[in-house]
Amino acid sequence: MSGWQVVVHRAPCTTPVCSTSYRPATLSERAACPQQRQRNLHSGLCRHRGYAPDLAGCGAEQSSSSFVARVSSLEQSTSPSPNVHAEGPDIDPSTGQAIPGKAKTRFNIVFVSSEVAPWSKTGGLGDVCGSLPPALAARGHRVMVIAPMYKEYKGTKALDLEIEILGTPISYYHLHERGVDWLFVDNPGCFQRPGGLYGDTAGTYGDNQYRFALLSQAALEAPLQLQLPGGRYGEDCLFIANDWHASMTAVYLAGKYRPHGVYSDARCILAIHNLRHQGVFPPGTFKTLGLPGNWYGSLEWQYPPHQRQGAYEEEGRAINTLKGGIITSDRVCTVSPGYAWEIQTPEGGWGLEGLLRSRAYALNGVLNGIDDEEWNPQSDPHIDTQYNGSTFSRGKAANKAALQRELGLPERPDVPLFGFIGRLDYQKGADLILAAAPWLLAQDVQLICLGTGESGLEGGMRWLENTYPDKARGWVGFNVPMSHKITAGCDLQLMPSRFEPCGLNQLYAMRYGTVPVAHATGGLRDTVLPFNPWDGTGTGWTFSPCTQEAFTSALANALQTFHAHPDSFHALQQRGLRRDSSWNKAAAEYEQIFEWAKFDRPYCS
Ligand SMILES: Nc1ncnc2c1ncn2[C@@H]1O[C@H](COP(=O)(O)OP(=O)(O)O[C@H]2O[C@H](CO)[C@@H](O)[C@H](O)[C@H]2O)[C@@H](O)[C@H]1O
Repeated sequence: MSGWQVVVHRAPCTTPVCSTSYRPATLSERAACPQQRQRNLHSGLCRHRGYAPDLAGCGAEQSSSSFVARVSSLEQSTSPSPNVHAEGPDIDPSTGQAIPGKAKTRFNIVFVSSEVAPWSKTGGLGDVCGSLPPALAARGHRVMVIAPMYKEYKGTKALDLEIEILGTPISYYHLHERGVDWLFVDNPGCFQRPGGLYGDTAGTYGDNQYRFALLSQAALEAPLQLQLPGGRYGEDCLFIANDWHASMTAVYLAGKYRPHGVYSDARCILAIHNLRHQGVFPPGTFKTLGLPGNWYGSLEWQYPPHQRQGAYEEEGRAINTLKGGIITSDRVCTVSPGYAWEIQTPEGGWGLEGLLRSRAYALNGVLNGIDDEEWNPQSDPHIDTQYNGSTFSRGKAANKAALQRELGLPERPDVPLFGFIGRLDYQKGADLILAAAPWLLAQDVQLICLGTGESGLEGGMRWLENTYPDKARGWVGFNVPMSHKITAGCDLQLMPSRFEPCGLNQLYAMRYGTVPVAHATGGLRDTVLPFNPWDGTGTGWTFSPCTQEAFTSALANALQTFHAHPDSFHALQQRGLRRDSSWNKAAAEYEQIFEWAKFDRPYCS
């Protein structure tokens, strides 16, 4: 592959000079250093490679005469950088230890995502980008989230800046809430459309590659250019680029900014929520991305003959946006340890397993948490009766009855009520539920499905409801209040996903005392502990392999326990309810990854 350069990963420097506390050297310090002038090698781990002892704290100095003209405004800035390192870490002076719940080292973090709840959401990506940033902010980091402005969002304020990116003007809208700077990139032609986020009834939008390249570059300009209430974020940032839509953030950082000495101290972490979607486009589209020509190789992807499905691939050649993110980001992380392992195998790698294996040393899996405010049975405004551990039985029964009533099912407390919420596609295994329906609904059970997606499976939902009118409902659509009601009202939650990077619905279900029945894959295997009747452990039923027989067998076990061992079933519910799914643990793990990312030299420069 030509046109891109990979800096070979090196083990951390262990010389004594590096063992004291260091901060990144400022640009003026670097310019003043004779070694820098001679060798321009200033991006390493010890003092003479761009680090300086952290005596005075890292502050204002963000000036250099070597910047490209486009960011000259940054050079001239005399106001102190808002870099939160200046405040120092939250250390308890009496113990010398980090204060619990607070970060040891604080970072300027910039999330880049195509969706962010509650403003835009088609699935779990929106949930995570709407809830992890506030958790990190609460730990002391300065956090910005950048997403497209798909429509006008109430409460946001237009910032006084319009810049041109990829030949089109963009502007930013801002809102500071829950400790986070939420920024929305506006370009009416690109993002504000009558259809959905990624497409409409005619299919996916033809210019999605351009739309999200625009988002990625707008994200890189934001810390440099936006004067926010706390000041500019400046160059010392950690970008978290989520999925293929934001992968160009890593490519632009390496190909357009670092070569000019901009963002030398910044790092980019690629967060993979779903490897199946890679952002694949025809090779000819490269010229619309505004990258130097010799960077074509960073995005080029050659499909082997048996994988050439896209009509646009000329002899199997394509641009693969996610691949570009994998090879240019400083680290890669995904949303569960199980999935981090699976994506390195031919079964779970969707063709990228070799590349991911080559970056195994920089690849981590961190289990998602959940938004404790939105998904809390004690305060959920969508459900009929709020409840907690001690009012569980009464609350659960009331929500079950309300759900049955609302959907016109017989109001029976004794019947096991199964639920399913999710995209109707290959991943989520809704077809397995439809195939199991004749057996399952021959028992005395009720089933409620909520989902939208492939038209064949949407038809299957209608078939389900028409065939079993007194036992099943198949709601085709995206309805957040109904998803809460199903989570609170059902006894059991079905998750026969063929693969599942993490999965949020099982976490929500357990939080509401609803017992998951899940395929043991990815994050489902990491979070749903199989029920063991002998020692009274576990939080649900898991099955493997992902076959009709294994799924049916797990359902039979669940039914048997529900009917014959109500105490065991109740204990299962309680264990799920007590499981800690908050973001705090995950946030601390992310911080470790941030530290590793900052400690290493940029991977690609
Ligand atoms: N019809 C409908 N109506 C209302 N709400 C609906 C809905 N269909 C889905 N939802 C909601 O959308 C979210 C889906 O979460 P998942 O974890 O299943 O995510 P998804 O597969 O999209 O995301 C990817 O990213 C997430 C986040 O990292 C990973 O957990 C996951 O494994 C990976 O595939 C949940 O909040 C769910 O309630």
